[in-house]
Amino acid sequence: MKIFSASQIQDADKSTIQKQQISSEELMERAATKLFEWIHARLRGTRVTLKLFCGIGNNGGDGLVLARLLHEHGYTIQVYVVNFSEKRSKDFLLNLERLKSAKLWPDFLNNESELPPISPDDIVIDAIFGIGLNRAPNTWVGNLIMHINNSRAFVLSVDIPSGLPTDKCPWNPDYAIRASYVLTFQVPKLVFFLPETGVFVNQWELLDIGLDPEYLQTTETEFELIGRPEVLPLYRPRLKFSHKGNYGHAIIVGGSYGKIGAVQLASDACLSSGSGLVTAFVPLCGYQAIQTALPEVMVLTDGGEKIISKISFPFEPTVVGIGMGIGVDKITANAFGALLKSMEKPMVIDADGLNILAKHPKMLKDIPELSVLTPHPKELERLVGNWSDDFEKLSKVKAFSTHYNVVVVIKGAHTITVYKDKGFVNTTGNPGMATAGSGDVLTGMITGLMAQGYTSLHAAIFGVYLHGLAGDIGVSEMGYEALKASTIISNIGNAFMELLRQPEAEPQEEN
Ligand SMILES: NC(=O)C1=CN([C@@H]2O[C@H](COP(=O)(O)OP(=O)(O)OC[C@H]3O[C@@H](n4cnc5c(N)ncnc54)[C@H](OP(=O)(O)O)[C@@H]3O)[C@@H](O)[C@H]2O)[C@H](O)CC1
Ligand SMILES: [K+]
Repeated sequence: MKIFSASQIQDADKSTIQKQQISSEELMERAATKLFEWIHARLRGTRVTLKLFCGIGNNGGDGLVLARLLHEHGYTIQVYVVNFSEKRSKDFLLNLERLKSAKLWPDFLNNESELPPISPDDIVIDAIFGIGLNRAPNTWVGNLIMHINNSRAFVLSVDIPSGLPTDKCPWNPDYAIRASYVLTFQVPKLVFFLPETGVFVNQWELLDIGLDPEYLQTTETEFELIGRPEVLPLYRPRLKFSHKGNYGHAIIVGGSYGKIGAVQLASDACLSSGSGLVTAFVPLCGYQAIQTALPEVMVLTDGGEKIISKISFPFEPTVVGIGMGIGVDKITANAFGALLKSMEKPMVIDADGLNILAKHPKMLKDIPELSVLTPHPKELERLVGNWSDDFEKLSKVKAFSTHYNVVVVIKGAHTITVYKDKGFVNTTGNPGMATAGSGDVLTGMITGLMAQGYTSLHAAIFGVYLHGLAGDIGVSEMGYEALKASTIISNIGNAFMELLRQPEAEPQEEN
């Protein structure tokens, strides 16, 4: 699903009004009716007080229409107009008049007003600012936002939490609503998924308001949300008359004394993701451990006892995944650098492989094109330098990806795969996966997919999604804390099956 910027949504708005020959006021009515239906389906007339805080633009206008509909259906409501500007929108004014005609008199709040009482039992509807926010809220509006955040009431934000801009980090994080739930119109917003801004959104849901489908389909976006519908077409089915040679031979290179488990996890994940053959390349000390733990995996050893000192293969692998547990010793770094120079096919580089690159930036130019790099935030910082906020981080990664022609997987709650100017935001995964070895499993999975012929970008997007799904299945069986990297591996098969599961048929009515 595409993630549109604020200005693109405004264009979609205009295109809808023009093509569907409706007025902006009708579009507002449509949007607010969707809000109302969502709320009414859940509250079903429950006796609870809804306090609607409405700005003076179209987000506030949505709030006013919602207030009228709630009132017409017998809900107890209190409407506050947050009078932050004289420039009231046309549709706000129209709906203010309609509210008054329905004998509903909002309280007008300004910089001299006392903060209105909000009980933890109230439901707050936050319609102060929408996607039109373009500067920091001033102090009294900020204080009102903090008051709502401190109220412990359930806060339902219309379109986007007020004070949170659509395409950047908030100027003042205290002046942004921390929404319990966001009902957002038509398309998800990027800020819902970034570590710094996602904290303002506990849960979100899309409301389809029928924006111009042609505009939405034909407009290119910088970011895409990756769910099942996006991943399913990437799947490469296995053929009946195929054999293991059709699915590639991957080599997993890594490990050092005390860190052989990382290679074991990656190799296991690589095989479980469908690679035809997997060979682990480890220092001598890792030979027995891997041979014992993974009978299906072949093992090649380096001359070094405890660390990798020279990397060479007696055959040409389909793909190499490298870096987990490998350490950053100078000898290993030299071996790694020599391998980079000799490789032409895309590789997968993780963990200490990335740390070696950060320590020896001259090696960056030798990374084979279309390789996949899988840094966690600290490794990423070592690689691209620090950033002032999540948006700067994204633009630095895009520049890095473009410059070296590599795919970068920014690991996090919503892992983002970046290739050149485009980012793919993952939707699976959970906090239980923040555990030792989880990254080694991901590297193994991406390598395993590339071995089978998935392109680097597809392997990264698909692998990240599947890894998260395997973790979600694991958590559903054992909870967050007990989830281990090996649990993720044992659920890779279930994740494939869940992905490929046919949607359940509608129950047939009996005659
Ligand atoms: N296509 C859709 O999805 C639809 C969305 N709708 C709703 O409309 C809002 C967007 O409404 P808009 O009027 O463009 O903007 P806001 O309501 O967010 O803000 C109103 C104006 O406030 C000014 N502004 C911005 N930041 C500040 C600030 N910090 N302090 C004071 N004033 C501020 C700004 O105007 P300026 O000219 O002063 O810059 C804003 O324009 C969307 O979120 C939906 O809720 C439609 O109802 C249906 C279609
Ligand atoms: K809002």
